[in-house]
Amino acid sequence: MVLSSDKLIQIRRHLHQIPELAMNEFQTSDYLRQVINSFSQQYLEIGSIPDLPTAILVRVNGSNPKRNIGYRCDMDALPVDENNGLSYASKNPHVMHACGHDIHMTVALGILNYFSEHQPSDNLIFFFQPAEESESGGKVAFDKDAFSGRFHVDEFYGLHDNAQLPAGVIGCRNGTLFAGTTEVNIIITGKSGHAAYPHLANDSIVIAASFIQQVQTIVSRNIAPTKCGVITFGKIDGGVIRNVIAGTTRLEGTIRGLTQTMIEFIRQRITEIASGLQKSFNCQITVEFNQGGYFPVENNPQLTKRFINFMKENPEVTFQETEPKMTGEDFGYLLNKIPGTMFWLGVDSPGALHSADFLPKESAIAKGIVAMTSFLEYRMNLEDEKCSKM
Ligand SMILES: CC(=O)N[C@@H](CCC[C@H](N)C(=O)O)C(=O)O
Repeated sequence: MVLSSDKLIQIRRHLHQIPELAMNEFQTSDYLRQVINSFSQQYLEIGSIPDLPTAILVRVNGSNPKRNIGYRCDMDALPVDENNGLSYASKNPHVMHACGHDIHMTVALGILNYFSEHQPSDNLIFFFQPAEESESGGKVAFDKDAFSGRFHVDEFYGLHDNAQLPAGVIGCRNGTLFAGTTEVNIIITGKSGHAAYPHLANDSIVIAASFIQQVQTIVSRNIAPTKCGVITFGKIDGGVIRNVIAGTTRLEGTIRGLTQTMIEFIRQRITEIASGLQKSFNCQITVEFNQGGYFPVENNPQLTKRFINFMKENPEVTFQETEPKMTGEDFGYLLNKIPGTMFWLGVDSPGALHSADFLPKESAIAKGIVAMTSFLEYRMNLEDEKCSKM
């Protein structure tokens, strides 16, 4: 049975109420399996990935397969307190689908549902991926050889919702769509002491203040104004009480660049600044970097040109060419290994992604499904060779 728009919205609202953090998407995964099991099983094979228990792979067997086409969606949510007053608000305290992965999953289910009823000519591989916001579920899956054998993927597609685009609009560009990111932790160890005797201590908060100031000059003074780089420290944790000098301060941040070279340059400058401060303040500074799978999302030129042309010419789709964004996505890792295209689905939200008032318009779901099912039908009818990576 093909799912109606109302049923899809009901599914999305259920997913919205059970958001879970990266690698803990157990309720979500159970519910997705329940929905997938309710589809016609004639062409479907459902698989799992060892040691990645919440991941789901579904193969739709094609009638005359020339290639295996992958479609990926992400499943995890964020530690955000929802503030939308919705009747279907999150039931999991302090966790919210504030990045729209509930929309992503519903669109994926809609496409899968369609092809469970209308056998595709190529094989389709659906990947319901845990852990996009952190812990790089896509990379973990790839490194565990998930996309081999029955679930081999020749080319991959995936979408992310976009709060600024009108609901249902498809956005894309050739080249880099999302930045690469790297998580960075700085641990500054000075010496604690009485607030009244600063000369006998080594204040890690003062060193942290200096570090933050200096690091902000990397983008403003070391990077050409025409190039893009971002350094944000979103968390700082130091000290215990007002009248004790803090012996240790920890900073947590994220670095972003549109190329891997830019990310590596920023990493190098952060390391140099930390090493300089270590000497000038006679303290210990540990710098930790973790890129995981958050490579820049680089769309394959050949596949993406075709994707964009199709979307521009399809009367059922409103298409908009977009600029690169400094948000990250671990689909970048999969596109670094397997050619493909990531694109935007407009959801026209008053609140930004990752905010407590993120409120995507549900009318985007049906439009996303129509755009992608019609693209896949068109793509499968092309006789060309498989596209190799680069
Ligand atoms: C779409 C989106 O918001 N993605 C996240 C990806 C997080 C990457 C990693 N945990 C980091 O913080 O560097 C984003 O924050 O852009």
